[in-house]
Amino acid sequence: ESLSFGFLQVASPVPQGPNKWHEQFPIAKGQRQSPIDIVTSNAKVDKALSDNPLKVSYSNNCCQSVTNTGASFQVVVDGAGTEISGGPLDSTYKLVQFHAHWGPLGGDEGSEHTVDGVTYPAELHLVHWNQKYKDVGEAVDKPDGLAVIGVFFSRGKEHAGFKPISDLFAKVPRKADKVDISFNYDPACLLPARRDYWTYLGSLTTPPLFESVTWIVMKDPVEVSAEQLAALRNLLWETPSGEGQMCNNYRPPQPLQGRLVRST
Ligand SMILES: CCc1c(F)c(F)c(S(N)(=O)=O)c(F)c1F
Ligand SMILES: [Zn+2]
Repeated sequence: ESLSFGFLQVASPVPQGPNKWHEQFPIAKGQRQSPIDIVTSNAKVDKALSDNPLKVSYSNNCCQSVTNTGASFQVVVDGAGTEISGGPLDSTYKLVQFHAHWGPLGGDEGSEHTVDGVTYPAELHLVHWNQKYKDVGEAVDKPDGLAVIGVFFSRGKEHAGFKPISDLFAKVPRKADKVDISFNYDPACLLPARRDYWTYLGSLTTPPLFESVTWIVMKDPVEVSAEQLAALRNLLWETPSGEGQMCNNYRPPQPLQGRLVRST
């Protein structure tokens, strides 16, 4: 939105970059911020994670719409029957939305988490909230409020499962644009076949940066085509020089602050 004084149109300020977020959100320099660089040799295999495997049960008619949030695309989910449990989670969490973060056209940076310093061109986030709370608004700032599954996208062959979603980006070019998802869609198709992951306690990676996320980062990337990565740039956002292609909407890795990363 922009402020208007009759003749004078004052554009709403372009959001500040990650290195200035701490001015308005001091928790940006907190003790459990995300993302992090996952140093695989320091990750500790925890048998308990495999003894109680992560259970992902999504229904195939849970996705309602795709929106341009001005910072990413967001597929809004109605949550009916889309639950995860087990693994690092002490209760059932329900899917509320998924979105992604990506880099420049053709580049290899863009993921938020990195693995031994290696970046991927994009990272998908499936956001779930703890069913012990009455709604996602109550859960969003609680230490055990959210569980986000991160899936790395690598550049390769087309991802047939992602195509119905990536084809919609051209329909939501501007902030607040929204298109309904009229077809059945099961977001589980976006998960890699091998369900091994790293898990650690962290935060939202965009303001308000609440330290409320149990992160579950899948070890294996899923392949998407260069065209599907390019489709992410059909989404537009405000840049200092006016409207431009949405890209580089990722936060770089944050200090680990002594946290343990566990591994299956
Ligand atoms: C408050 C809404 C919100 C975000 F803005 C967000 F960026 C993430 S993230 N990148 O950590 O997955 C969430 F999980 C989330 F729930
Ligand atoms: Zn995210």
